[in-house]
Amino acid sequence: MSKLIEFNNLHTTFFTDSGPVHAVNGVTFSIEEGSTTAVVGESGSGKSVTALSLMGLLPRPYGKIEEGDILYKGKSILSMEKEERRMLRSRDLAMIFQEPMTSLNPALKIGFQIEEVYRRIMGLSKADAKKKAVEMLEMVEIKDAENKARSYPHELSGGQRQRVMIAMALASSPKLLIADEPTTALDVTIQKEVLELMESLQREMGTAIMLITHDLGVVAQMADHVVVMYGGRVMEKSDVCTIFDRPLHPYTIGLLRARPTLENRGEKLYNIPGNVPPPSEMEGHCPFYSRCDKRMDICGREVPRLREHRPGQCVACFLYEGEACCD
Ligand SMILES: Nc1ncnc2c1ncn2[C@@H]1O[C@H](COP(=O)(O)OP(=O)(O)OP(=O)(O)O)[C@@H](O)[C@H]1O
Repeated sequence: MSKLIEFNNLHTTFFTDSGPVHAVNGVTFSIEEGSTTAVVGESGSGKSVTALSLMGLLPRPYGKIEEGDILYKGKSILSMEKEERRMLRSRDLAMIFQEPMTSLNPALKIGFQIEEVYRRIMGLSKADAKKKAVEMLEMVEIKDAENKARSYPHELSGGQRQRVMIAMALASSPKLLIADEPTTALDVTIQKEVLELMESLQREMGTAIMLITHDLGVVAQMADHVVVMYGGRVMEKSDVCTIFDRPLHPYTIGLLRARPTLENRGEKLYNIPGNVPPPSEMEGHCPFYSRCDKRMDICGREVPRLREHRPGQCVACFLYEGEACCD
């Protein structure tokens, strides 16, 4: 399969009043066409900032890509002409969020909002756009789509709003859908329905998905590849089976131990000790140093590089030094 998106040594910084916040520190991974890559890690790992860097949605002027590159089908997005980049981001890349109202305009009927994508981005006439919008609502399994198209977002349930947001995101037939915690706010049954819907649309349309989540159950259900992030760095990456069967990084192992499973049902869940420190306290050494149960002296002095331990499985940890570099 060919690479759709490549993050190459991406560094993204926020220049705040209290100093620079290095949110993403040299992230390298790729997303293959038509596949699902899950990006996992606790809050503050840099998952969303990586996605916002790709989408050009960093807060201006203080959020900046300082180093590295992001490629789309082998071409540098950051070196594209402004108009080409704008078109790429509005037509070929789409993003959905935990809160659908981030994408939906509360003052406009949902049918009209989807029509706008067909008119503005796809260049369809008003009549065709209207027809397509209803078809898209049917595709995301909104019942009585023609009537529902005339509803305002607040007239829909949370699950329906999520479906409308997905409809709007997929209206331009993007090559990549970034889903940032898309189902976290939904109850379990609706969450399952929305994930299944995303999977079936992916199969139909061949869209790649970058799935940002901290829910390893969702990862097991959806992902082909997994990128584990912590402190703005990639700690481990591989295909999904390997992450669950043979995790290497103490952080990945901790995340897996902390998840509810059939085996540990009824037991007190494991917690990775401590909390995620602020980015300023994770510089100059392994970001996981302060919480790691396998830490060695070197981990507090140097930053480990991402190395290929087994074919396709890379890990940034001094326990596995001596392998070839992945980045
Ligand atoms: N607008 C901002 N200004 C300053 N710092 C920011 C901003 N947005 C994010 N950060 C910082 O960047 C780091 C990475 O944040 P990011 O939102 O990418 O984490 P995340 O892994 O997506 O977490 P979550 O699951 O909570 O969304 C955090 O330390 C965060 O405080």
